[in-house]
Amino acid sequence: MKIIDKMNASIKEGKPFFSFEFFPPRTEEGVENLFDRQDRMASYGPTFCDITWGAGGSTADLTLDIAAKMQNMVCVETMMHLTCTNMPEEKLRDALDKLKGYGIQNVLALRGDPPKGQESFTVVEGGFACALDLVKYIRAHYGDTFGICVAGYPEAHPDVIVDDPERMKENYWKDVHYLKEKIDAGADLVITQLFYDVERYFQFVKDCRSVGITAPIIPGVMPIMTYGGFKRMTGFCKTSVPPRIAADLEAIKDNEEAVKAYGIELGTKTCRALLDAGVPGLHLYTLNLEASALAILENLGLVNKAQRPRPLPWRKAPSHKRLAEEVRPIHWSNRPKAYLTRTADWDSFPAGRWGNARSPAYGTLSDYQFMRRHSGSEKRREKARAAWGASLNSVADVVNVFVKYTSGEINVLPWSEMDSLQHETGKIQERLVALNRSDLLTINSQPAVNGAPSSDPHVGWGAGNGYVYQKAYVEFFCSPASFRALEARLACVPSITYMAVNAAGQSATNVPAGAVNAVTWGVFPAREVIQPTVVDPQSFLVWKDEAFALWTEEWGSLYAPGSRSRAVIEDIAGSWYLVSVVDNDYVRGDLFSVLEAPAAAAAPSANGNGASANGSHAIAEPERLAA
Ligand SMILES: Cc1cc2nc3c(=O)[nH]c(=O)nc-3n(C[C@H](O)[C@H](O)[C@H](O)COP(=O)(O)OP(=O)(O)OC[C@H]3O[C@@H](n4cnc5c(N)ncnc54)[C@H](O)[C@@H]3O)c2cc1C
Ligand SMILES: NC(=O)c1ccc[n+]([C@@H]2O[C@H](COP(=O)([O-])OP(=O)(O)OC[C@H]3O[C@@H](n4cnc5c(N)ncnc54)[C@H](O)[C@@H]3O)[C@@H](O)[C@H]2O)c1
Ligand SMILES: C[S@@+](CC[C@H](N)C(=O)[O-])C[C@H]1O[C@@H](n2cnc3c(N)ncnc32)[C@H](O)[C@@H]1O
Repeated sequence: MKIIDKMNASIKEGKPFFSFEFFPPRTEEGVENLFDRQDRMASYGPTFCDITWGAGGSTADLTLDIAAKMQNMVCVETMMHLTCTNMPEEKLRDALDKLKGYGIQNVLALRGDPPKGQESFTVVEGGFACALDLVKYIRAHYGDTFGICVAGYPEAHPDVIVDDPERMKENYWKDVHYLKEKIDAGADLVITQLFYDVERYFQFVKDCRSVGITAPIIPGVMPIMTYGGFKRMTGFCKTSVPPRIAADLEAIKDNEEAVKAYGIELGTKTCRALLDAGVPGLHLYTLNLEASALAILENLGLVNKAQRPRPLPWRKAPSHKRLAEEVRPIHWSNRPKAYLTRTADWDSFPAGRWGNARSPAYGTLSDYQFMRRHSGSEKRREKARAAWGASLNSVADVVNVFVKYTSGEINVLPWSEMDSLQHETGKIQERLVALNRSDLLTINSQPAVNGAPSSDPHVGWGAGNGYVYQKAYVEFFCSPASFRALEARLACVPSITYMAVNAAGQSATNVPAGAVNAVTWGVFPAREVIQPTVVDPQSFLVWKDEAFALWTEEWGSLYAPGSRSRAVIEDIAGSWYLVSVVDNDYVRGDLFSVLEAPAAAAAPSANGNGASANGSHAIAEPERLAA
């Protein structure tokens, strides 16, 4: 969606909006960390996030790549900065074509600064001397495809700031008129350069309105995080600093924590003054850091750490193609990026009912980009080794890792892209720890919920004044012996349905072929029931290859080939079962007590192919879709 349309919707609702700016990190590790940070920050519901374009196109490929992932993996409406100096037309066209292909509809059109080390920029053959040229170009060649934002300078652009008050006044008004030209050429939104004198911003908006600029002028706010950074930035942007702020900072400049706290306090005061004056939203220069920006928004009551907006239990990608998507299988709940990657080529997405979009249409496992989340860079490998053990002697060491994860002692596990367990898990955390202690190694779960308000801070989602429901769910790995014992117990509880499969594909289930089970649903005023999460036998068979591969690709690969540690992992991956269990009685069921019962309770011998004597059968192979 275009940002201007989202903003107008917020304005109509009378709800102030906010957005976050990021820049491309300089190291691979930094890029990985940026996605994690964006993931967390996106959960607070920014209207959009933007990514800068290195001066003179110096980060072009990386910026494009990050923008694509922000839009389609982090699932946040994305705006990419694009500068036009030092950029031949074909490079600009290539960038804009790529954006279109990624489903990104928003560009911040800029002239740009000269690349580092150069005094001035080069006007390339064919034009592009200023942002106005780029705005015209985008509108001429791409029509309405993009929403276009441009930069505005409350104190005038630093290039034209001079000491002579008369000439300064003239330059300032030239800048204001020039901004009007950018809007007249087709830009629909302005974001301002940072400022610390709020009155300057108000005057600028007034002046812009006086020349007929009607587009929203969103204040760009940079929280002060370090004294050095503040001095540098206000120096080269020629930002005026009110004497009171300069004096306050001077007094605490050697105390990093005090500067940060002051930055939050000042940022809060500034933003409050802006909102009180009727500014519709705030744009935050985050400098790729989350604490100060979030603290300011929390002080303003615009975000609430305990209650983040959740239109659905999973975050929907804002791209056109996926707009109809309303249902996902639960198996990838903790690996949404892997799910998005594996379904990136789907033309249609399940909506309402779990439709026809099924395996084997899932993308293959060959894209290991998101597989290598914990074992990609050396730093991540070190972090993973620290959490999962520098070496493993036996299954007991592996069990211990799962116990630590579910009790919150460590926060990484191969089967999760998230940094921690979700709120809802708190309700069943002790039970999960107990399951793991008894060698059922859990990787996914949800508690039963029988009509919690949709505003519930832990399990709520969807529109207001609704009710949400969930069937208890647990997914885990267990040894063949444990599975045999368990299967007998599960068979005694009519409300339970389960599926189990090992890496070789031997399977057992009591679910009728093709039966899809809605395990999460919500009831809202004046709407059909929404059922966003399902257990689907065919998707489960696709997921199992990924789930087993994660043992070896993410965990086993941390250890030397032939080592004892690797053998422990490979043995588990090669022989254990992946089991998915639903208690369909979300009113009175007690799934955990069934699972926790002592293994010796009842264990009829099972035959070698996983099917047991109690009437279960193999999971039907995925339907082949017509090519
Ligand atoms: C929100 C924001 C984000 C930014 N992001 C980036 C980024 O990602 N990458 C990056 O390299 N830089 C970025 N910049 C910096 C920006 O590129 C520089 O400030 C650059 O020097 C000017 O770009 P501009 O688009 O504002 O320029 P322009 O709008 O082209 O204006 C530059 C100056 O030239 C004057 N001017 C230009 N053409 C005319 C004309 N035809 N008639 C009269 N006056 C004219 C303007 O009045 C102004 O003083 C950003 C700036 C802002 C405010
Ligand atoms: N508001 C701005 O004017 C602005 C914003 C972003 C980037 N830029 C410029 O874009 C170019 C590339 O930037 P980058 O993000 O790749 O790396 P960078 O290391 O130059 O900047 C990192 C971050 O610092 C902030 N920043 C940098 N220069 C700024 C400026 N003049 N005003 C306000 N904030 C600024 C931005 O948040 C930026 O993303 C640089 O020339 C930078 O100065 C300007
Ligand atoms: C996204 S949710 C489940 C689906 C969600 N309730 C829905 O309706 O779509 C996945 C849950 O698995 C939990 N989880 C993550 N890792 C786990 C693990 N190793 N064992 C058990 N639960 C885990 C998370 O905390 C999270 O609550």
